[in-house]
Amino acid sequence: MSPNVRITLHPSFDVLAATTAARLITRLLDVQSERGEATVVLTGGSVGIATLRAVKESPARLAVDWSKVNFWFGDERYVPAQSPERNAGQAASALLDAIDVDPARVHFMAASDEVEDVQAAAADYISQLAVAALHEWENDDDSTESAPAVPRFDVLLLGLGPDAHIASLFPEMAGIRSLGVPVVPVTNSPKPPASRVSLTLEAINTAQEIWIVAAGADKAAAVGLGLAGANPVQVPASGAKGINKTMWLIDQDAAAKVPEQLMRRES
Ligand SMILES: O=C(O)[C@H](O)[C@@H](O)[C@H](O)[C@H](O)COP(=O)(O)O
Repeated sequence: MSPNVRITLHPSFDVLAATTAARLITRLLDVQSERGEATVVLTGGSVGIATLRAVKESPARLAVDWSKVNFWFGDERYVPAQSPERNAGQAASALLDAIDVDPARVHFMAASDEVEDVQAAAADYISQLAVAALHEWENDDDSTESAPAVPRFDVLLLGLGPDAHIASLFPEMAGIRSLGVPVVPVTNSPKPPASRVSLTLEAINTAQEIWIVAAGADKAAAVGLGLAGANPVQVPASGAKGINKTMWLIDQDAAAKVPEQLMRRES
């Protein structure tokens, strides 16, 4: 396993969410002290949203200057804006509505009642990302010769499906195979709803740190395969590799198929 991949085991779902929230607050603080701002990519799913709720409940949240945090989404369900299925709405009620965010720094993927079709929603996010990346590039002294497709992601959260999907990239489907684009429309998601918008693996892997969060026995096989270095087309989670670090933050039920020698315990 590559040196910058770390697996941390937690005794329960709640401890996993609370610890991931504490990690996130600390990471955002550290990045803000270095760079003045920080960027996190949020995920849908039970652990991702529970983590945001745990941030809201943590007194330490008050240490973060939320007005200098940029929020993006790894994927979104292409449903009406007010649908309870929207990751954006779940993130807003779990955390975003309770902290002093700068609305200009919160980047939602378009809803089905905001744009013509899911392809337009994907195109809209590609341009949102490009605008942010260009702004960063213009303000960065040692920038590369041209602006990248996506801005800097300091922490990118990913939930994990039982089939080892991440974001809305599912095994063997077009999304996980996509190259050369940062965002794809999904029209046949095996996880309802069928229509979604997702970052691609290429975009995900531009993140400084990727944190894969998973809980429950139904995720054990996906965790085991993801860590075994399987082909990302069959096991999308195995393709997630942060530039500096990839963390697998899991509870003990999801760890059932992880070799003991790979484990680091937060007990
Ligand atoms: O929008 C989504 O559905 C998510 O982004 C998806 O990738 C999710 O994170 C996993 O399916 C895990 O979800 P659970 O933790 O609820 O199983």
